[in-house]
Amino acid sequence: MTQLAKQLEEPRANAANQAEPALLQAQKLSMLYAPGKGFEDVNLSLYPGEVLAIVGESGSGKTTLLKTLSGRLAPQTGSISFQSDSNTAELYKISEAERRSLVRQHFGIVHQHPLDGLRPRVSAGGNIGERLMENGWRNYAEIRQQALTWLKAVEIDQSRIDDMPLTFSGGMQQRLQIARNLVTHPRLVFMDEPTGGLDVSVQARLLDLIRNLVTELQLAVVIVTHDLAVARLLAHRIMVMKQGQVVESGLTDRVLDDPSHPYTQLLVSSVLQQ
Ligand SMILES: Nc1ncnc2c1ncn2[C@@H]1O[C@H](COP(=O)(O)OP(=O)(O)OP(=O)(O)O)[C@@H](O)[C@H]1O
Repeated sequence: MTQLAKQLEEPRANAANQAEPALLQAQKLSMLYAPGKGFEDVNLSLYPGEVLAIVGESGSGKTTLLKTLSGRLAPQTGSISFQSDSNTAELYKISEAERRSLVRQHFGIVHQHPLDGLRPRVSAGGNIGERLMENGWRNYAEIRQQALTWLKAVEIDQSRIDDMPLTFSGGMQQRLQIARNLVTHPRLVFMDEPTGGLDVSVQARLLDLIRNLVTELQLAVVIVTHDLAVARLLAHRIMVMKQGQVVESGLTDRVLDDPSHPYTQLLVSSVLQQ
């Protein structure tokens, strides 16, 4: 049995806390570059500790939706509200400076290509520490200590703290990007194909790490993936997109074991045939 197959046999750990108010709520959200290119009429609620996977074929609008949900691309219509502490902020009604500050404080964004989310000319420790400084940390010794702690948490040898990310393997770069994002304890993390482009064994290790961190830190996550095995492993709920439309959504096991939309049935059966 492969490592990934073994992981798939283990239950997803943390349960979403739907007794609390939704962390993120999107209503009637649309952003189309051209007809069928982007996404249309998306509604979703994400609760603390919940992992939502957005799946669908290439070009179905997953990344565009993730960018909008994470405060980086204004929608043409609709609204997104984010609940932070006791405040609710409408993501695209506040000023750009307020939105940037909210994103910096409360969101993590993990890009598919790690170098898109890292500063290549800054050391590994600097990449982690920079996020703390952006959030007001000033004590160098404490920042370095946090960097060491997080290198260990993402299974990077602490002796690499002063090395540049370009000297790391792809898997290590991705783990460093995750550390840079989680060091500030965001409530919500957006991930775009975080295991894409990595070898299968590196993928399995990274998925295991992500799953453990999500559970330990009770993170809410929106993850874009075209890989149903990744969605099965990590997500409580799945949203299936086709040509910019959400064609089906629901609990992961229900959607994957008993898909109701023909497109989801096709996706699931094509994986089974591989
Ligand atoms: N900046 C842009 N300007 C114009 N069209 C765009 C832009 N970004 C994306 N698109 C188009 O919008 C559609 C949706 O793209 P998007 O990247 O959201 O899809 P995706 O589901 O994430 O695909 P993939 O899995 O290949 O990354 C595609 O047809 C894409 O070519």
